[in-house]
Amino acid sequence: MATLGAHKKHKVSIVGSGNWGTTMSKLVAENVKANPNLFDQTVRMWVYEEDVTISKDSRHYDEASELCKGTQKLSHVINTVHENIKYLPGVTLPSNVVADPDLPSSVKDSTILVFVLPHQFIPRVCDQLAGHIVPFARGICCTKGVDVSEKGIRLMSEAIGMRLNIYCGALSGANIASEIAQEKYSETTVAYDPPPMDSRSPTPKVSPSSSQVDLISPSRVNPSVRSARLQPLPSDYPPLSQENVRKLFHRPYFHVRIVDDVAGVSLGGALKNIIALAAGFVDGLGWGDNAKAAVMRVGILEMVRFGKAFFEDSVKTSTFTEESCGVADVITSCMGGRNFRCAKKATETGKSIYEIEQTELNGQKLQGTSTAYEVHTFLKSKGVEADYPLFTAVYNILEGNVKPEQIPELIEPKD
Ligand SMILES: NC(=O)C1=CN([C@@H]2O[C@H](COP(=O)(O)OP(=O)(O)OC[C@H]3O[C@@H](n4cnc5c(N)ncnc54)[C@H](O)[C@@H]3O)[C@@H](O)[C@H]2O)C=CC1
Ligand SMILES: O=C(CO)COP(=O)(O)O
Repeated sequence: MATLGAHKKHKVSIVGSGNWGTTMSKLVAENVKANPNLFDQTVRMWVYEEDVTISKDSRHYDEASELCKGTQKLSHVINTVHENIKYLPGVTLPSNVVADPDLPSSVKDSTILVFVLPHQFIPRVCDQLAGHIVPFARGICCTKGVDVSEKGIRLMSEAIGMRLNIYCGALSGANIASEIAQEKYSETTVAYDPPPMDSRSPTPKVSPSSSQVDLISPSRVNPSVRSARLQPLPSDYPPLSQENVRKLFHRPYFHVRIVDDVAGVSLGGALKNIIALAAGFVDGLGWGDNAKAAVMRVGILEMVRFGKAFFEDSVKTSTFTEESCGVADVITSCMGGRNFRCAKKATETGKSIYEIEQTELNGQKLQGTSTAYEVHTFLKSKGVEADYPLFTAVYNILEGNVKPEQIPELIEPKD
């Protein structure tokens, strides 16, 4: 895509600094270096500040260093040793990743906002961001979850888009963060269907009411932003075409496929976390791979049914079956994801999964547990829990209403 006339560069901020957030900062920082004509060379990463201690067995421990005396702020440690010692230990970050604990400052002047927070924190953080972002910024949501309220269900990309009045795409795939941080080959799916004005091809549609605002085409985007009035990207920035967005994420070890289906990509990432819990429950019983495959099969069918039932205008079945964000993410998550591992351990030990999350994850957060509740609340409001027996079984196991041993009878089709 031509960048003629563009002399400004896109500044990128990563909103989040957990296991995936820090990994995302690393790969995006590598890519801005590789594309200096498109992107500003500094990537700011918002850190939810907390105190950490550098332990004596850390490679950064130095008795003489002030950094190793008592507790320190995580953001300070990241900027000093270029490692997120709490959420991504052992991985060196490029020096152009700058940790910033101040939310407004971390997004100042950024035209690209990459959201990588646990989904429960997205609404509050977006509300705090409102008024502090560049009005023509664009978002990419890497968070896996859904936002359920009395108004219904929203994708996280929609929740971000609506709260900040920006276009927000989604990135999701079979992406265990620690593998990608170690530069082991993975692939991912980016759903980015930009407003025509961003690609500068075809001719942008300008709302008759204001020459400053682009009313984006209804068929091209996820429902939340169908009627949104977006600020156009000024012409002195390089276009935010699919090609340029791909350049922000694609690495030799992280292969990106770009699609238009924001709803399919977002739902795949959210719903697979419920399936991974079910896989962990049956594995924790010692039932083996056939049992795991059975719950994965039923879960994938429920994922597709859910997308078709509630996002029928936008979701494509092929996104679930052909892209990394669908079946492939179910597989990897059911083999080694945190939801799977914690559900397995909870079943094995008889402890609650919340206790396991606290004791095993060192501050990392499960997304499947709250997603199971949110999806259940939504299905119940529609009176269709029975059509989603696996999702409903996971909710009932978490609630203590049924036991993992009952999964086979619960997911057996009832004629
Ligand atoms: N870790 C992984 O392998 C992958 C994670 N994801 C998704 O990325 C999203 C973020 O996950 P991770 O980066 O892994 O995070 P994480 O689970 O490793 O870490 C939790 C993060 O939440 C922050 N936090 C705690 N309390 C907070 C608060 N009140 N407000 C704001 N932030 C707070 C912590 O500082 C930490 O950065 C999730 O939706 C997850 O499903 C997606 C693909 C892979
Ligand atoms: O989304 C993931 C892999 O694609 C990570 O899943 P967990 O959050 O269960 O670790």
